[in-house]
Amino acid sequence: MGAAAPAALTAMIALILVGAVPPVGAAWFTKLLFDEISKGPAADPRAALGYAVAVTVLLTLVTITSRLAGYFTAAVQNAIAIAAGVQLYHRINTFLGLGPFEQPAFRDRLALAQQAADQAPYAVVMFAVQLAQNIITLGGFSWILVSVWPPAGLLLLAVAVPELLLQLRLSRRSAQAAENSAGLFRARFLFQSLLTDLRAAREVRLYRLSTFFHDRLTGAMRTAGRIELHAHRHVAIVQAVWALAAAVVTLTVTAIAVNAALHGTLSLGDLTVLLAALASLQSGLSAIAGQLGEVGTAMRLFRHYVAVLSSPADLADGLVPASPLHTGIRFDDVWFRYDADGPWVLQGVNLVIPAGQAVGIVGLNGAGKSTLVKLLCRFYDPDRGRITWDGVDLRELQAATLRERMGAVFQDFMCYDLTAQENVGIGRLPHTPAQVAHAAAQAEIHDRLRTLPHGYATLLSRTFADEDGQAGVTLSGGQWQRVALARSLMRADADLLILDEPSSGLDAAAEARVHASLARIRHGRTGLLISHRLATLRDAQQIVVLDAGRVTESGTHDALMATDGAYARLFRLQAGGYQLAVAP
Ligand SMILES: Nc1ncnc2c1ncn2[C@@H]1O[C@H](COP(=O)(O)OP(=O)(O)OP(=O)(O)O)[C@@H](O)[C@H]1O
Repeated sequence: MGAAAPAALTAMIALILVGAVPPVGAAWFTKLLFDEISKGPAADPRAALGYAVAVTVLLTLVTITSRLAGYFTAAVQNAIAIAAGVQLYHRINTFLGLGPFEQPAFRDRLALAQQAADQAPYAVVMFAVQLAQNIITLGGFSWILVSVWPPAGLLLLAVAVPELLLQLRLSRRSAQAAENSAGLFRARFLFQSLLTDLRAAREVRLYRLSTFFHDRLTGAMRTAGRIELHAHRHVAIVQAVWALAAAVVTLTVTAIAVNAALHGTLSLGDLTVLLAALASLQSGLSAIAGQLGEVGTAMRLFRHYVAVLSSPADLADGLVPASPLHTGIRFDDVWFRYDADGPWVLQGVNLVIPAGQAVGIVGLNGAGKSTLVKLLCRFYDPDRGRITWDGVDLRELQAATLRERMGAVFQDFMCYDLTAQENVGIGRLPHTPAQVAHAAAQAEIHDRLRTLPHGYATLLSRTFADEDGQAGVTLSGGQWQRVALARSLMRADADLLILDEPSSGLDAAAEARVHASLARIRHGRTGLLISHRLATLRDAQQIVVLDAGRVTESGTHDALMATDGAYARLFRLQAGGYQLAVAP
């Protein structure tokens, strides 16, 4: 909670407590007013006027305090919701690896936790407000009611207690409905984003997918709606039946009170205050019961929030800070699969990446190249075997310090809806404009970014507006790739540079220049390069061929060509293709 939250909480409580007294006072002065008026000609006009003024002042006070309390209640809810969100996203950020993000059950739980973080603070605060306010008001009215006709209190309790218990039961149903439709809600957001996302818009239009996705969207919404409505219907029916029971109590008390007034046992004022007390008690109790139902649902969903916050670490962080790479990285008989019952993606990989050398990885689609990189970044741990950094198992190293020593361009790199400066600069925070310009120049994108409408301050987005209200600019695929490369080069002092298909989108001339530049940058640094364009790996000190998760060949380009294995065949195929392409 922010610094202002305790003050808002104090103001809220004070206003609620202060605001709870006037309704009882107003009812009491109304009784006095009616009693005075019913005296007929003997009535004291000054006293009657005084009572009327008191009623008006007290009711005005109720309005003013409730408006101010409304503001402070919103401030408190806001502060709690932000604090809950901060905790949740902090926990999400502390997952070291990618595993939790790939588990549908966890994603459902996360969606429910997000929902709870938004709703629970509201429900809990409102419940506390209702309870605090009504305890005073209802206490006052109960006292009036019981003092006028004691059995009324017992009758009210007979209705109120089961109603509260019932609401708690119903809240379980509502929470279950939310849990059952969590996956559908996520599907709904998926299809909503597919129908509105700029990147998806091309295929959606070309393949005329709008109806297809629209049907999926409405299908998910209808099914989720049915589940929720079913729970609501149940709640509504039970509540309606209960309202009937409450009405019987009200009618009984009213009839008895009216009868007593007709026989002169109750004054007109007594009757007025009794009816007002009855109405207030009923609406107050029903409000508390309603809020109890909501708070019950919210608290049940809040279990998911607590579960996310207290969920065990996906990967245990190591204690040893990663030191600069001196000898190299080793994969020792590394076995890995994404799911316990899934196929092995890496099957006994042995690999050495000596410090200061460049190792190229080659292999067909799905051979496991990117998986190898993800394990090296410690996004997952091997199921068997180990990966070492200067002889120390990655699991023993502090993941943050290990990752600080790496710069990487992933195959599916990110295009952030941020400025050009930020898109490059977030590779190292904080940074100076000069560092950004230098990295961009190395990735051959400086001139393009410099000459954008607002230079490096230009927003690289077509879906958000910049400070002038103008839509930003977007780059071509190859230019984005260079931005991602520049981002990785922000870590100029990184020990290890991982480049997973860094130039697949570049034109031939740019690719040659970027690789020459990369060779310069890499000079003396350790590099892991993955590319389907074998010519770009030619200068690597070692090239490793991966086939279905196994290293099948390794050596220099020349050695592999001499062996005349899979690499040589693939290389000749590609070289032949280029020769054909350039043949007159
Ligand atoms: N997050 C994941 N969850 C489950 N399976 C995955 C995941 N990522 C990759 N795989 C599977 O692991 C295998 C290897 O994928 P990987 O991305 O490592 O291949 P690759 O050699 O980089 O391929 P490409 O040349 O197409 O980029 C594939 O069969 C793929 O389906």
